[in-house]
Amino acid sequence: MVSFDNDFRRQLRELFVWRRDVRRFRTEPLPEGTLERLIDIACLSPSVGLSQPWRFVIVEDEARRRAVIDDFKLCNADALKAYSGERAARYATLKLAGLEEAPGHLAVFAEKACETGYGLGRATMPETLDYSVVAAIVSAWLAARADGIGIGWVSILNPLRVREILDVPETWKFIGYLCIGYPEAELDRPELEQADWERRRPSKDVTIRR
Ligand SMILES: Cc1cc2c(cc1C)N(C[C@H](O)[C@H](O)[C@H](O)COP(=O)(O)O)c1[nH]c(=O)[nH]c(=O)c1N2
Repeated sequence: MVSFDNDFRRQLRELFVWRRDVRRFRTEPLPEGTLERLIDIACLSPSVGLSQPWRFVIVEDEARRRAVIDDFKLCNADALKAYSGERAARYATLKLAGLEEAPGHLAVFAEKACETGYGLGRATMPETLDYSVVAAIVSAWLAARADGIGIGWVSILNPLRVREILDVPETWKFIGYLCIGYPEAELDRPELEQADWERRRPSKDVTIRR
């Protein structure tokens, strides 16, 4: 039987506190096998019916990486147009991806046609396949942080375009694009909070009783 002591629990809480969405990376390469190790951990995550619908693409090809960066720029410029006035000015100052600097690019998909798990748990909620993939991403996110490695989730992308750039099957739904590398700085607060965009809400504000 495995057990965890108080010291471990305290450190685990610190891991949650210090996990950050990272957009500012040092360009130094990651040790060989880092992405594969993070994917291994992601594959230990819970999934509906043990369907394991996660699919990973380690994006190494320079032309494909460049195409993703171009798509981000396009989508981010569109996103800016949805704001006006002071919010728009503030949005324009935000750094919302570290695609240029991060040595690791990992695209994560959900296999919507997966037969693993024989449909258990998802008859009324097919979106649980997507949720399972998100759970896998969060596992990798925390595991990376424990090794001093940062992950930045980029969703300011056109999902169909990402599928096209990476030439993956049509049944693969795009879930997230992860920039992975050593962070420039360790932060105990979200960057969006430091930039005065939004603040973290206390749990009592998002909990009700019935
Ligand atoms: C599904 C999803 C999608 C995105 C994000 C997160 C998640 C869960 N986040 C990161 C997000 O801004 C960040 O998690 C919050 O600001 C809280 O900060 P910490 O993660 O605690 O550092 C994010 N950040 C960013 O700069 N560009 C992006 O495109 C996205 N997209």
